[in-house]
Amino acid sequence: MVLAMVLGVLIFVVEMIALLCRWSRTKKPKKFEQVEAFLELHEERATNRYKYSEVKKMTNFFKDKLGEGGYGSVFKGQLPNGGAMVAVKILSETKGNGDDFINELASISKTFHRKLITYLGYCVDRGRRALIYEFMPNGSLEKYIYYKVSAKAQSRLGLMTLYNIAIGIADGLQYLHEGGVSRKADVYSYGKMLLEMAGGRKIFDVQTETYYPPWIYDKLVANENLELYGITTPEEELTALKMILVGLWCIQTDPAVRPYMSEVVQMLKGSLDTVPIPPRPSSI
Ligand SMILES: Nc1ncnc2c1ncn2[C@@H]1O[C@H](COP(=O)(O)OP(=O)(O)OP(=O)(O)O)[C@@H](O)[C@H]1O
Repeated sequence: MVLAMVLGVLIFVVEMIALLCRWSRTKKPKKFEQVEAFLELHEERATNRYKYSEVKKMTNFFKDKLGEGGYGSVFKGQLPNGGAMVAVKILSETKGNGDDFINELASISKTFHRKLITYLGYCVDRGRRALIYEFMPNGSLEKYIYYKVSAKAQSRLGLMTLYNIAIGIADGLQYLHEGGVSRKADVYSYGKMLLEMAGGRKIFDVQTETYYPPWIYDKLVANENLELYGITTPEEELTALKMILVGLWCIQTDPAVRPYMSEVVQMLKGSLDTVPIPPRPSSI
């Protein structure tokens, strides 16, 4: 009886030790250790992985800030040994977690499209994370869209150039959507950009408190003057009209009504009379 009890306690203790050992093996490492572990599993990436000290060097200690986005600051840099000029996005420590970064890295490194900025490398060094892209010397498209009413010199590009850029962006987005990126939200943002490109103005004019979509829609269906900027040829006028119609489809409140990016590309590349008139957009 006593022997059976001692044996029972012994078995219990051994089971507890085994359980503890298993638990310590499966215990999750800290976030950045998880990221490191993931990266070690994907050694083919080692060629474009940089240490934080290298990132500091390539950006000349973050001397030239190009801009700021939702995920951190972007700095101008150059790859080691007189390599390519790059844009280095330093991800802010507070935004996102290790999983987001791994997912981002996994999808970015698989993407390659002539209309998308080339991804060149990354840095994961302790808690520090950065993404490295080819440098775009002309900066953001924003500089080239808007018509400045009271300025003599305009930085706005010609309508046909903007139209070709819009098709290029749509091609790039369509490619990304095939990879499973959230589609309809992207389509909305794209539509907003398309309207701003065609109209040469912000979608919401703070001075006159005018929301462009219903304003332009009403003019369009009433066949009134669309007050477009810098239009010199009938081809430009028809193209602007097409961009506006497609833009109005994309910004529909109901995501189910918005077209897929593939349809956007088709409408933009096709003739104006194949683009139906969308429902009237809601007033904000
Ligand atoms: N490859 C690049 N070449 C040159 N400048 C760049 C490059 N990438 C980003 N920039 C500059 O840095 C700014 C911030 O870029 P970032 O990609 O972080 O954010 P975003 O695209 O503006 O917004 P979000 O973070 O919401 O995507 C851009 O507006 C641009 O001026």
